[in-house]
Amino acid sequence: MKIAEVIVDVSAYPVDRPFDYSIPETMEELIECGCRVKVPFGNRDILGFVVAIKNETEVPPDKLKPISVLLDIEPVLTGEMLELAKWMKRETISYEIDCLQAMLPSALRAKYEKMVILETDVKNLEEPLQPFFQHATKVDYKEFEKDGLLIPLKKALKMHLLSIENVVKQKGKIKEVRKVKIAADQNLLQMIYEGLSNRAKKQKQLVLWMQKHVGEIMEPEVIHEETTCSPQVLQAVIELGAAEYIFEEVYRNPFKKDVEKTDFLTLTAEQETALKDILDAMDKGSPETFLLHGVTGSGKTEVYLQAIQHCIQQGKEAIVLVPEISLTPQITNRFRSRFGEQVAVMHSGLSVGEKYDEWRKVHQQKVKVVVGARSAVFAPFENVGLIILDEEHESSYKQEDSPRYHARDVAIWRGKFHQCPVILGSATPSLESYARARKNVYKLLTLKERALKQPLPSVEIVDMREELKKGNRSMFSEKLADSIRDRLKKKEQIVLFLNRRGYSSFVLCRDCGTVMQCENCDISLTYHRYNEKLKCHYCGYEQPVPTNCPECGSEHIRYFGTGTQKVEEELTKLFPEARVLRMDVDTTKRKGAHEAILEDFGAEKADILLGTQMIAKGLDFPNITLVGVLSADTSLHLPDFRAAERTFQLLTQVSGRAGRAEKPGEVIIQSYTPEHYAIQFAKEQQYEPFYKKEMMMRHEAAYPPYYYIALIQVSHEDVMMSAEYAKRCADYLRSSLSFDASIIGPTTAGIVRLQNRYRYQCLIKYKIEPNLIPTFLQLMKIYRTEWIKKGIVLTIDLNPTMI
Ligand SMILES: Nc1ncnc2c1ncn2[C@@H]1O[C@H](COP(=O)(O)OP(=O)(O)OP(=O)(O)O)[C@@H](O)[C@H]1O
Ligand SMILES: [Zn+2]
Repeated sequence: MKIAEVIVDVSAYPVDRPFDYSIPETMEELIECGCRVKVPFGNRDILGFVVAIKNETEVPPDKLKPISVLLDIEPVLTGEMLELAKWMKRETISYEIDCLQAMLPSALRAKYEKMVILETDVKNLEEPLQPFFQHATKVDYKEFEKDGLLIPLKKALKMHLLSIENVVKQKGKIKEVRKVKIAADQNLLQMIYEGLSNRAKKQKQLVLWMQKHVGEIMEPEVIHEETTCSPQVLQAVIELGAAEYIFEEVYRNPFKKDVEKTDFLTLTAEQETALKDILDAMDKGSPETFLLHGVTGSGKTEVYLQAIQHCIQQGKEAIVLVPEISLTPQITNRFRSRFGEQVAVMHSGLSVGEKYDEWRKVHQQKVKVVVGARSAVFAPFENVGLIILDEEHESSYKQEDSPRYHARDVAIWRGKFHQCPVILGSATPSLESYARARKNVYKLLTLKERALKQPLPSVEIVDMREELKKGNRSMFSEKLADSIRDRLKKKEQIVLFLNRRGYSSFVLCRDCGTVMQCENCDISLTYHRYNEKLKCHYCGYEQPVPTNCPECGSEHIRYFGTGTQKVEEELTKLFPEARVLRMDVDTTKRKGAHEAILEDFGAEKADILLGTQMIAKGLDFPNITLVGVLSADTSLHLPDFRAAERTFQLLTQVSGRAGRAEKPGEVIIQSYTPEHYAIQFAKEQQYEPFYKKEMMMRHEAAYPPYYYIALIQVSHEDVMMSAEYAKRCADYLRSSLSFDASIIGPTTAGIVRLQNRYRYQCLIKYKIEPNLIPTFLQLMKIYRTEWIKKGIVLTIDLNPTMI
C-alpha cells in the first residue's frame, strides 16, 4: 500500500507537520506530489497538499485513514515549490500550509468548474478519449471522472494533448463573474446587525465586517477568505439585505490593447559592461546575485530586456518582479513590446479569473517571461534562467502577513535552485543590498550616466519656514509657483508629488486641540471630501464630520494638513488655465483608472499630474521638465529607523521623472527641515555620500545592516493581558537567547491600539544567534498550544521592513 504525506489546511494547529494517509487503489496511478486532496481530519474533510509518497508509515493500521478525494490529477505545485515551502516555513516562522497557499493563485481556492480542452487533433488522442472531442473542444472534467477515464486523461495532459481550464461561469463568449455588493447604507447594516440573535454568531460577525466595507464590490471568495465565513452564512446575510449579488463581465484578456513591437537599442558602454557580466553568469550557470545600481533614466530596463532575450535564446524562462505600485501599463508594455505573446502579467489589478489565466500560461509553459508583483516570484516555471527584481529597495517586496517572506530572499533561493543569476536593480538600493555588494556578496554593476547622456535634473530646496515669514501661507512657494507658470507657458509638463492622501490629513478643534480619532485605533481620522466623511485608513471605520467638538462642544472645527484634493483645488485657483490630472487611491479605485490617467498624461491631455507615491516610480515621459515635491518632510518623521532612507529614496525617484529626454529637468523640493541630511543628499542626487552617512547612523544605533532585527508583537483586546503576555514573551527570549542578542522591550507598539486590540512588542537585535530559530519555534509552539486560547495573537517578523 502507498502512503501519502499530506500538509493539511488548518493553520492554527499546534504541530506543523505532514500527516500520513493511505492512497486508495483507484488513485494510485493518478496521485503525485504537489496534488491537492481532501482528507478526513477530526470529523470533517479538509484540503491538503501531497508533499511526499512512500511505502511505509508508523501510523497503526486502525488509525490510518484513506484520502477521500483527489482534486488535481496534474500537480499544482512543482517539487521545487514543495522544497521552497519547507525552507520558507523555517525562515519566516510560519505554517507550511500558509507558504504553500501563498504560491498559488486565489482562483484555486475558489469554487470553479473544470473543463478539459483539446490542444491537438482528435486523432492524436487515445481511443477512449476520442468520442468526447468529436464535436467539442471543451468537455466537462466530470465526464471523464464519471466514466473512469482519469488515467488516460492524465497521460494526455502530460503529453500536452489536452489541458485543463477552470471556469468560474460561462455565458456565450463573455465570461461573467458573480460578485457581492455590500449595502451602501451603514444604518441598514447596523439594523440588520442588531436584529440578529446572539446565537447567529457567524452572521453577526460577517455583518460587522461588512460595516467596514460599506458599498464595496467583492468576489465571494475574497469574503470567504477574509472572514472565514461559510457560503451558507454569506447566503443568509444576503437574504437579510446586507448585500446583493451582481454580475460583472470579465474580459479574460488583461491587455486592453496590443502593443507595437520595439527593437533592441544599441547599448551604451556602461550598459554593455553590465550586461556582459550578467550574460557570463547565465552562460556559466552561476547563481550569482547582481546589484544593478543605475541612476534614474540610466536604462536599467534595457539591460533587463537584453538579458531576458539571452535567457529565452537559451531556452529558459525569466521572472521579472516590479513593485505593485509601479506595475503600470507603461512598464508591462515595455516587456510586451519586445517579447509579445511570450509575456504573462500578474498583479492585483487583475480579477481572480484573469490572474488564474496568467498563472496557467506559466504553469503550462506557454509563456517565457512573467512580469508581476511580489507573489510572481512563485511563478511555476521549471527551467528558470534569470530572475530580476526592479526597484529592489521597495518595501512592498516584503509580505506583511504570514508568511512574512521577502521576495528578494525567495528570488535568491530560486536562483540557487536553478543555478541562474538574480538581478537586483535600483537607483537607490536598500542599505542592506548595497552593503552586501560592497562586501562582494552581491556583484555590483553601476550605471552612472543617463542613457541619452542627459544631465540629471537640477534640484532646488525651498525652505517653507521662510515662506511663512514672508507671509506666504499657500502650499506653493513663490519659486514653485513661478516655475509652474513658466512651464504652463512653454507647454511642458509638470509632476507634483504629495506624500499624503485624502483631502485634509486630520480634523482638529481649534479651542481645545482635540484631534478626531478612530474609535478602534489610536489614529487620527482623515477627512474625505467625496463623501464628506472621516475615515480611518487602518480599519476602515467611518463617521460624519462632527459640527461640534466631542470634547468641549466648540464649533471651531478645522481641517489640517494638505491632501491631494486640497492641492488640486488650490491649483485650479492659482492656475485656472492648467489642466490637472490627479492620481491617488481615490481616483484609481476603478479598474483601469490608473492606466487611463497615465495614458491621458502621456498624450499630453493635461499639463499637471498631481499624485501620491503612485507617481514616484517608473514614469518615463519626455515632456516632463518640472517636478515639484510639495512637502518632503512627511515621510521623514515617521518613527522608523528607515525613515531617512525612505525619504531619500522617494525624493531621488520622483526627481528622476524630470528631464528624461532632450529638454533639461528641474526639481523643486519644499521642506520645513531643509537642513536634514536625507533632503540635502537628495538635492545632490548622490547615492554614495548618503549611503556613508546613513551607515554611520545605523552603526551608532545598532540597526541593520550592522545588526539583524526581529520583531515580536503580542496583541489582545485587554491591555493588561497584552502587557502580561508580552512580558512573558520577553522573559522567555531572555532566558533562551545568548548574551549577544539584545532584547528591547516589551514596549508599546507605534500605534498602541489597532482595530480594538492593544499591541506590545519586543525588538531583538543580533549579529549571529544560533539559538534564534529554535527559540522562535519553541515560542510559537507555546503560543499555539496555550496562549492562543486566551485570545492572544502573537506574530514574529524576521527582518521587518517597518517597525
Ligand atoms: N541604449 C539606449 N539607447 C537609447 N535610449 C535608451 C537606451 N537605454 C535606455 N534608453 C531610453 O532611456 C530612457 C530611460 O531608460 P529606463 O527607463 O530603462 O531607465 P531606468 O534606469 O529604468 O530608469 P528609472 O530607474 O528612472 O525608472 C527610456 O526612454 C529608454 O528607452
Ligand atoms: Zn481605525
